[in-house]
Amino acid sequence: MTAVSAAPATPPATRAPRRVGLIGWGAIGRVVGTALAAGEVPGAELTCVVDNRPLGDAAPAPQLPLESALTSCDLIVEAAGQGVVRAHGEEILTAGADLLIASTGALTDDALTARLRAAGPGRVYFTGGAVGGLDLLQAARALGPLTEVTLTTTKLPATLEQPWMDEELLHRMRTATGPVEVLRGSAREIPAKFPRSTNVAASVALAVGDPDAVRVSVVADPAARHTRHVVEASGGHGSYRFEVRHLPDADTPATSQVVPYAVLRSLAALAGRPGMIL
Ligand SMILES: NC(=O)C1=CN([C@@H]2O[C@H](COP(=O)(O)OP(=O)(O)OC[C@H]3O[C@@H](n4cnc5c(N)ncnc54)[C@H](O)[C@@H]3O)[C@@H](O)[C@H]2O)C=CC1
Ligand SMILES: O=C([O-])CC(=O)C(=O)O
Repeated sequence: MTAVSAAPATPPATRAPRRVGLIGWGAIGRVVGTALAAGEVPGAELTCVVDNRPLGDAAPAPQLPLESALTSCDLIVEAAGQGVVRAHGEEILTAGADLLIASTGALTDDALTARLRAAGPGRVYFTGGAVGGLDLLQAARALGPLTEVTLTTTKLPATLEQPWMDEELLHRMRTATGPVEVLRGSAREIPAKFPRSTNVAASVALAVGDPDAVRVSVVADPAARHTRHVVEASGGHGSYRFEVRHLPDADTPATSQVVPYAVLRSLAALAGRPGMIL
Protein backbone atom coordinates (compact mmCIF):
# COMPACT_ATOMS: atom_id res chain seq x y z
CA MET A 1 0.00 0.00 0.00
CA THR A 2 1.37 3.41 -0.91
CA ALA A 3 1.17 6.05 1.70
CA VAL A 4 -0.57 9.16 0.49
CA SER A 5 1.32 12.12 1.74
CA ALA A 6 -0.92 14.62 3.42
CA ALA A 7 -1.19 17.96 1.67
CA PRO A 8 0.14 20.79 3.79
CA ALA A 9 -2.60 21.97 6.09
CA THR A 10 -4.30 25.06 4.72
CA PRO A 11 -4.63 27.61 7.46
CA PRO A 12 -8.18 28.75 7.99
CA ALA A 13 -8.97 31.90 6.04
CA THR A 14 -8.45 34.86 8.29
CA ARG A 15 -10.39 37.99 7.67
CA ALA A 16 -9.88 41.35 9.24
CA PRO A 17 -12.69 42.06 11.70
CA ARG A 18 -15.49 44.27 10.45
CA ARG A 19 -14.99 47.76 11.90
CA VAL A 20 -18.46 48.74 12.98
CA GLY A 21 -19.79 52.26 13.47
CA LEU A 22 -23.10 52.43 15.27
CA ILE A 23 -25.52 55.30 14.62
CA GLY A 24 -27.89 55.65 17.58
CA TRP A 25 -27.15 54.97 21.24
CA GLY A 26 -30.75 54.25 22.22
CA ALA A 27 -32.77 51.16 23.12
CA ILE A 28 -31.32 49.20 20.19
CA GLY A 29 -27.89 50.79 19.97
CA ARG A 30 -26.97 50.40 23.63
CA VAL A 31 -27.51 46.63 23.56
CA VAL A 32 -25.82 46.20 20.18
CA GLY A 33 -22.84 48.40 21.07
CA THR A 34 -22.32 46.82 24.48
CA ALA A 35 -22.33 43.31 22.99
CA LEU A 36 -19.96 44.32 20.19
CA ALA A 37 -17.58 45.98 22.63
CA ALA A 38 -17.63 42.81 24.77
CA GLY A 39 -16.51 40.77 21.75
CA GLU A 40 -19.79 38.87 21.51
CA VAL A 41 -19.82 38.99 17.70
CA PRO A 42 -16.63 37.29 16.52
CA GLY A 43 -15.31 39.05 13.45
CA ALA A 44 -16.83 42.42 14.31
CA GLU A 45 -15.58 45.17 16.60
CA LEU A 46 -17.19 48.41 17.74
CA THR A 47 -15.08 51.26 16.36
CA CYS A 48 -17.23 54.28 17.15
CA VAL A 49 -20.69 55.54 17.99
CA VAL A 50 -22.52 58.37 16.21
CA ASP A 51 -25.38 60.13 17.95
CA ASN A 52 -26.83 63.63 17.80
CA ARG A 53 -26.84 63.84 21.62
CA PRO A 54 -23.60 64.16 23.57
CA LEU A 55 -22.99 60.73 25.12
CA GLY A 56 -20.19 61.63 27.54
CA ASP A 57 -18.50 58.37 28.45
CA ALA A 58 -21.71 56.31 28.21
CA ALA A 59 -20.56 54.40 25.13
CA PRO A 60 -17.63 51.95 25.15
CA ALA A 61 -16.15 53.47 21.96
CA PRO A 62 -15.48 57.06 20.94
CA GLN A 63 -18.39 59.21 19.82
CA LEU A 64 -17.56 60.60 16.38
CA PRO A 65 -19.31 62.69 13.76
CA LEU A 66 -20.51 60.57 10.85
CA GLU A 67 -17.86 61.98 8.47
CA SER A 68 -15.09 60.72 10.79
CA ALA A 69 -16.85 57.40 11.31
CA LEU A 70 -16.82 56.86 7.56
CA THR A 71 -13.04 57.09 7.45
CA SER A 72 -12.57 54.45 10.16
CA CYS A 73 -15.44 51.95 9.64
CA ASP A 74 -16.35 49.48 6.94
CA LEU A 75 -19.82 48.71 8.29
CA ILE A 76 -22.35 51.19 9.66
CA VAL A 77 -25.35 50.07 11.69
CA GLU A 78 -28.29 52.46 11.62
CA ALA A 79 -30.30 52.28 14.84
CA ALA A 80 -31.40 55.91 15.00
CA GLY A 81 -34.47 56.53 12.86
CA GLN A 82 -35.82 56.73 9.33
CA GLY A 83 -34.49 60.29 8.92
CA VAL A 84 -30.92 59.04 9.22
CA VAL A 85 -31.45 56.55 6.40
CA ARG A 86 -32.93 59.29 4.23
CA ALA A 87 -30.27 61.87 5.05
CA HIS A 88 -27.15 59.69 5.12
CA GLY A 89 -27.81 56.29 3.53
CA GLU A 90 -26.38 57.14 0.14
CA GLU A 91 -23.43 59.03 1.63
CA ILE A 92 -22.48 55.98 3.71
CA LEU A 93 -22.62 53.56 0.77
CA THR A 94 -20.78 55.95 -1.53
CA ALA A 95 -18.02 56.29 1.07
CA GLY A 96 -17.54 52.52 0.74
CA ALA A 97 -19.05 51.30 4.00
CA ASP A 98 -21.75 48.65 4.10
CA LEU A 99 -24.97 49.78 5.79
CA LEU A 100 -27.23 47.64 7.99
CA ILE A 101 -30.60 49.36 8.37
CA ALA A 102 -33.03 48.95 11.27
CA SER A 103 -35.36 51.80 10.23
CA THR A 104 -36.70 49.97 7.20
CA GLY A 105 -39.70 52.33 7.08
CA ALA A 106 -37.55 54.78 5.12
CA LEU A 107 -37.54 52.24 2.28
CA THR A 108 -41.22 52.81 1.44
CA ASP A 109 -39.87 55.72 -0.63
CA ASP A 110 -39.18 54.01 -3.98
CA ALA A 111 -36.79 56.72 -5.16
CA LEU A 112 -34.68 56.40 -2.01
CA THR A 113 -34.70 52.61 -2.25
CA ALA A 114 -33.54 52.75 -5.86
CA ARG A 115 -30.75 55.19 -4.96
CA LEU A 116 -29.56 53.03 -2.06
CA ARG A 117 -29.59 49.86 -4.15
CA ALA A 118 -27.65 51.63 -6.92
CA ALA A 119 -25.16 53.33 -4.58
CA GLY A 120 -21.82 51.80 -3.76
CA PRO A 121 -19.23 50.45 -3.38
CA GLY A 122 -20.82 49.82 0.06
CA ARG A 123 -23.72 47.34 0.16
CA VAL A 124 -27.08 47.88 1.84
CA TYR A 125 -28.65 45.29 4.17
CA PHE A 126 -31.79 45.19 6.34
CA THR A 127 -32.28 43.50 9.66
CA GLY A 128 -35.42 41.41 10.16
CA GLY A 129 -35.94 43.37 13.38
CA ALA A 130 -39.08 42.57 15.34
CA VAL A 131 -40.76 40.38 12.78
CA GLY A 132 -40.06 36.78 11.73
CA GLY A 133 -40.65 34.71 8.63
CA LEU A 134 -39.24 37.25 6.19
CA ASP A 135 -36.71 34.75 4.86
CA LEU A 136 -39.47 32.28 4.02
CA LEU A 137 -41.71 34.93 2.45
CA GLN A 138 -38.79 36.03 0.28
CA ALA A 139 -38.23 32.40 -0.75
CA ALA A 140 -41.94 31.76 -1.38
CA ARG A 141 -42.14 34.82 -3.59
CA ALA A 142 -39.81 33.10 -6.04
CA LEU A 143 -42.52 30.44 -6.57
CA GLY A 144 -45.08 33.01 -7.62
CA PRO A 145 -46.78 36.14 -6.34
CA LEU A 146 -48.20 36.37 -2.83
CA THR A 147 -51.70 37.68 -3.41
CA GLU A 148 -52.96 38.34 0.11
CA VAL A 149 -50.45 39.81 2.55
CA THR A 150 -51.57 41.35 5.82
CA LEU A 151 -49.83 42.58 8.96
CA THR A 152 -51.62 43.34 12.20
CA THR A 153 -49.49 45.18 14.76
CA THR A 154 -50.81 45.59 18.30
CA LYS A 155 -49.04 47.84 20.79
CA LEU A 156 -49.65 49.84 23.93
CA PRO A 157 -51.65 52.99 23.00
CA ALA A 158 -49.00 55.45 24.22
CA THR A 159 -46.40 53.97 21.84
CA LEU A 160 -48.66 54.78 18.89
CA GLU A 161 -49.56 58.41 19.65
CA GLN A 162 -48.52 60.73 16.80
CA PRO A 163 -48.50 64.50 16.22
CA TRP A 164 -50.93 64.16 13.25
CA MET A 165 -53.65 62.52 15.36
CA ASP A 166 -56.75 64.58 16.18
CA GLU A 167 -58.20 64.95 19.70
CA GLU A 168 -60.98 62.49 19.01
CA LEU A 169 -58.57 59.68 18.05
CA LEU A 170 -56.19 60.46 20.92
CA HIS A 171 -59.13 60.41 23.34
CA ARG A 172 -60.31 57.08 21.95
CA MET A 173 -56.82 55.60 22.37
CA ARG A 174 -56.32 57.03 25.86
CA THR A 175 -59.65 55.84 27.18
CA ALA A 176 -59.73 52.48 25.40
CA THR A 177 -60.60 49.53 27.60
CA GLY A 178 -59.89 47.00 24.83
CA PRO A 179 -58.19 46.85 21.40
CA VAL A 180 -58.88 49.86 19.12
CA GLU A 181 -57.89 49.94 15.45
CA VAL A 182 -55.95 53.19 15.07
CA LEU A 183 -55.19 53.12 11.36
CA ARG A 184 -55.43 50.81 8.40
CA GLY A 185 -53.42 51.28 5.21
CA SER A 186 -50.76 49.86 2.96
CA ALA A 187 -47.18 49.17 4.00
CA ARG A 188 -46.23 52.18 1.92
CA GLU A 189 -48.44 54.51 3.99
CA ILE A 190 -48.19 53.14 7.53
CA PRO A 191 -44.43 53.40 8.35
CA ALA A 192 -44.50 57.13 7.56
CA LYS A 193 -47.43 57.59 9.94
CA PHE A 194 -45.75 55.77 12.86
CA PRO A 195 -42.05 56.22 12.08
CA ARG A 196 -40.76 54.71 15.33
CA SER A 197 -43.32 51.94 15.66
CA THR A 198 -44.19 50.27 12.36
CA ASN A 199 -40.94 49.66 10.51
CA VAL A 200 -42.07 46.04 10.57
CA ALA A 201 -44.65 46.88 7.88
CA ALA A 202 -41.87 48.03 5.57
CA SER A 203 -39.82 44.94 6.43
CA VAL A 204 -42.68 42.68 5.36
CA ALA A 205 -42.99 44.75 2.19
CA LEU A 206 -39.27 44.31 1.47
CA ALA A 207 -39.71 40.55 1.82
CA VAL A 208 -42.71 40.32 -0.50
CA GLY A 209 -41.34 42.94 -2.89
CA ASP A 210 -44.24 45.40 -2.94
CA PRO A 211 -45.25 47.90 -0.23
CA ASP A 212 -48.61 48.52 -1.92
CA ALA A 213 -49.52 44.83 -1.71
CA VAL A 214 -49.23 44.61 2.08
CA ARG A 215 -52.35 45.64 4.04
CA VAL A 216 -51.57 46.80 7.55
CA SER A 217 -53.78 47.29 10.59
CA VAL A 218 -52.37 49.15 13.60
CA VAL A 219 -54.14 48.37 16.86
CA ALA A 220 -53.79 50.08 20.24
CA ASP A 221 -54.50 47.82 23.18
CA PRO A 222 -54.13 49.02 26.79
CA ALA A 223 -53.72 45.37 27.84
CA ALA A 224 -50.88 44.70 25.38
CA ARG A 225 -48.20 43.57 27.82
CA HIS A 226 -46.55 42.12 24.74
CA THR A 227 -46.22 43.83 21.35
CA ARG A 228 -47.80 41.54 18.79
CA HIS A 229 -47.15 41.28 15.05
CA VAL A 230 -49.17 38.86 12.94
CA VAL A 231 -48.15 38.37 9.31
CA GLU A 232 -50.38 36.37 6.99
CA ALA A 233 -49.72 35.73 3.32
CA SER A 234 -51.00 33.38 0.68
CA GLY A 235 -50.44 32.55 -2.96
CA GLY A 236 -51.13 29.77 -5.42
CA HIS A 237 -48.33 27.73 -3.84
CA GLY A 238 -49.15 27.95 -0.17
CA SER A 239 -50.18 30.03 2.78
CA TYR A 240 -48.11 31.43 5.62
CA ARG A 241 -48.81 32.80 9.09
CA PHE A 242 -46.26 34.15 11.55
CA GLU A 243 -47.23 35.54 14.92
CA VAL A 244 -44.78 37.04 17.40
CA ARG A 245 -45.32 38.49 20.86
CA HIS A 246 -42.46 40.47 22.34
CA LEU A 247 -41.89 42.19 25.64
CA PRO A 248 -41.35 45.89 24.92
CA ASP A 249 -38.14 47.61 25.98
CA ALA A 250 -38.69 48.95 29.50
CA ASP A 251 -37.61 52.53 28.71
CA THR A 252 -38.61 52.70 25.03
CA PRO A 253 -41.76 50.58 24.81
CA ALA A 254 -42.26 51.32 21.09
CA THR A 255 -39.27 49.01 20.53
CA SER A 256 -39.44 45.31 21.34
CA GLN A 257 -36.68 43.86 23.51
CA VAL A 258 -35.73 41.36 20.81
CA VAL A 259 -34.80 43.95 18.17
CA PRO A 260 -31.16 44.56 19.17
CA TYR A 261 -30.62 40.80 19.19
CA ALA A 262 -31.98 40.63 15.65
CA VAL A 263 -29.45 43.32 14.73
CA LEU A 264 -26.65 41.35 16.42
CA ARG A 265 -27.70 38.26 14.49
CA SER A 266 -27.56 40.23 11.22
CA LEU A 267 -24.12 41.50 12.21
CA ALA A 268 -22.91 37.97 12.92
CA ALA A 269 -23.99 36.94 9.42
CA LEU A 270 -22.22 39.95 7.91
CA ALA A 271 -19.10 39.11 9.91
CA GLY A 272 -19.15 35.64 8.37
CA ARG A 273 -20.11 33.51 11.38
CA PRO A 274 -20.39 29.93 10.11
CA GLY A 275 -23.45 27.83 10.86
CA MET A 276 -25.90 30.68 10.57
CA ILE A 277 -29.40 30.07 9.25
CA LEU A 278 -29.52 32.32 6.21
N1 LIG B 1 -37.00 47.02 12.08
C1 LIG B 1 -37.60 46.93 13.28
O1 LIG B 1 -38.22 45.92 13.60
C2 LIG B 1 -37.48 48.07 14.22
C3 LIG B 1 -36.88 49.24 13.84
N2 LIG B 1 -36.76 50.27 14.73
C4 LIG B 1 -36.11 51.51 14.25
O2 LIG B 1 -34.95 51.72 15.02
C5 LIG B 1 -34.91 53.10 15.43
C6 LIG B 1 -34.16 53.20 16.73
O3 LIG B 1 -34.90 52.54 17.73
P1 LIG B 1 -34.58 52.75 19.29
O4 LIG B 1 -33.18 52.38 19.57
O5 LIG B 1 -35.66 52.09 20.03
O6 LIG B 1 -34.76 54.33 19.41
P2 LIG B 1 -34.25 55.29 20.58
O7 LIG B 1 -35.10 56.51 20.49
O8 LIG B 1 -34.17 54.56 21.87
O9 LIG B 1 -32.74 55.64 20.14
C7 LIG B 1 -32.45 56.36 18.99
C8 LIG B 1 -31.07 56.98 19.15
O10 LIG B 1 -30.69 57.58 17.90
C9 LIG B 1 -30.24 58.91 18.15
N3 LIG B 1 -30.54 59.70 16.96
C10 LIG B 1 -31.75 60.12 16.53
N4 LIG B 1 -31.62 60.84 15.40
C11 LIG B 1 -30.31 60.89 15.12
C12 LIG B 1 -29.54 61.51 14.10
N5 LIG B 1 -30.12 62.24 13.12
N6 LIG B 1 -28.20 61.35 14.11
C13 LIG B 1 -27.60 60.64 15.10
N7 LIG B 1 -28.28 60.05 16.12
C14 LIG B 1 -29.61 60.16 16.11
C15 LIG B 1 -30.99 59.36 19.38
O11 LIG B 1 -30.31 60.42 20.05
C16 LIG B 1 -31.02 58.09 20.20
O12 LIG B 1 -29.87 57.94 20.99
C17 LIG B 1 -36.39 53.52 15.52
O13 LIG B 1 -36.55 54.91 15.32
C18 LIG B 1 -37.02 52.73 14.39
O14 LIG B 1 -36.99 53.48 13.20
C19 LIG B 1 -37.20 50.17 16.02
C20 LIG B 1 -37.81 49.01 16.44
C21 LIG B 1 -38.02 47.87 15.56
O1 LIG C 1 -40.16 46.79 17.97
C1 LIG C 1 -41.23 46.48 17.41
O2 LIG C 1 -41.99 45.57 17.82
C2 LIG C 1 -41.62 47.12 16.12
C3 LIG C 1 -41.24 48.51 15.92
O3 LIG C 1 -41.06 49.29 16.82
C4 LIG C 1 -41.11 48.97 14.53
O4 LIG C 1 -41.44 48.20 13.62
O5 LIG C 1 -40.67 50.10 14.31
